[in-house]
Amino acid sequence: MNVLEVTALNKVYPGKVNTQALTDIHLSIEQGEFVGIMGPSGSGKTTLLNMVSTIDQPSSGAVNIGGSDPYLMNKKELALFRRRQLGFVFQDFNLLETLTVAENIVLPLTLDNRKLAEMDALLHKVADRLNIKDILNKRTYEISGGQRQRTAIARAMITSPAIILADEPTGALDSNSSRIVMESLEDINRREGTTLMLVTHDPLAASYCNRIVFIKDGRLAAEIHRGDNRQAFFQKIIDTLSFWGGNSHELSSIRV
Ligand SMILES: Nc1ncnc2c1ncn2[C@@H]1O[C@H](COP(=O)(O)OP(=O)(O)OP(=O)(O)O)[C@@H](O)[C@H]1O
Repeated sequence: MNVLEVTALNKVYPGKVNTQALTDIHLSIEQGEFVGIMGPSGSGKTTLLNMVSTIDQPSSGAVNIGGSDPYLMNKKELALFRRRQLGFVFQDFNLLETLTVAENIVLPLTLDNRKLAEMDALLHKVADRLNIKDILNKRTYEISGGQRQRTAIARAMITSPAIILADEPTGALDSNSSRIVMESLEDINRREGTTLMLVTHDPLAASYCNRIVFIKDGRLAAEIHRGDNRQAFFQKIIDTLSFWGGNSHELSSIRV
């Protein structure tokens, strides 16, 4: 079953000179897939993520998530849809500093007026999965970047959304924390069947995905699949980036 279907999507940013950011994008993501979006700077990755996450509107074409078209919803329906069906993970975590780790994680459930006992059970389940049980009572400024991102992932998955959308989730992390965060995403994908779409510049982060879609000048340019061997996939990502453009030249000596 497809969780996400993007059909004939175009996005033009109007201005003195119009910018055609996306042209005729067709993309399907199946339930349980972990898909990476890569491409050179300015190729349209964030624009695509913004269309899927309903942050911005397509100029033409359709987006369907879990059988619904978010662009046909009114404001109230869309707010509910985003809270229940979409999970968000950002480069800069977007956690509230005045709240504890636990309070940040249950925030989407609090907004949905869920029962305390139910929230508590779900909190402990996701905290256990992301290995952050020991820091639940800490404030977000008392924990490391990697722990912050795992908190953000716990918050994104606590509603069991149709899809989690991650924008450069390792962009603010050192290589060790990046690895732990990507292993966490891989783990929730494998064990919980969570569907994930991730935009990244980082070939190492991308090597945890099952499939990578490359965008160039607003068009889909290539697609590669992981198979069993992550090291081999990493090399394939580097090769594809150097063919289609990207920052592979800086990263070819990185250890996987
Ligand atoms: N709000 C906007 N108004 C006008 N043009 C925009 C806007 N946002 C993006 N663009 C343009 O659309 C194109 C795609 O931009 P986008 O941010 O999607 O690329 P990207 O692949 O995410 O880049 P990066 O890797 O640098 O984040 C670029 O030419 C960019 O300048």
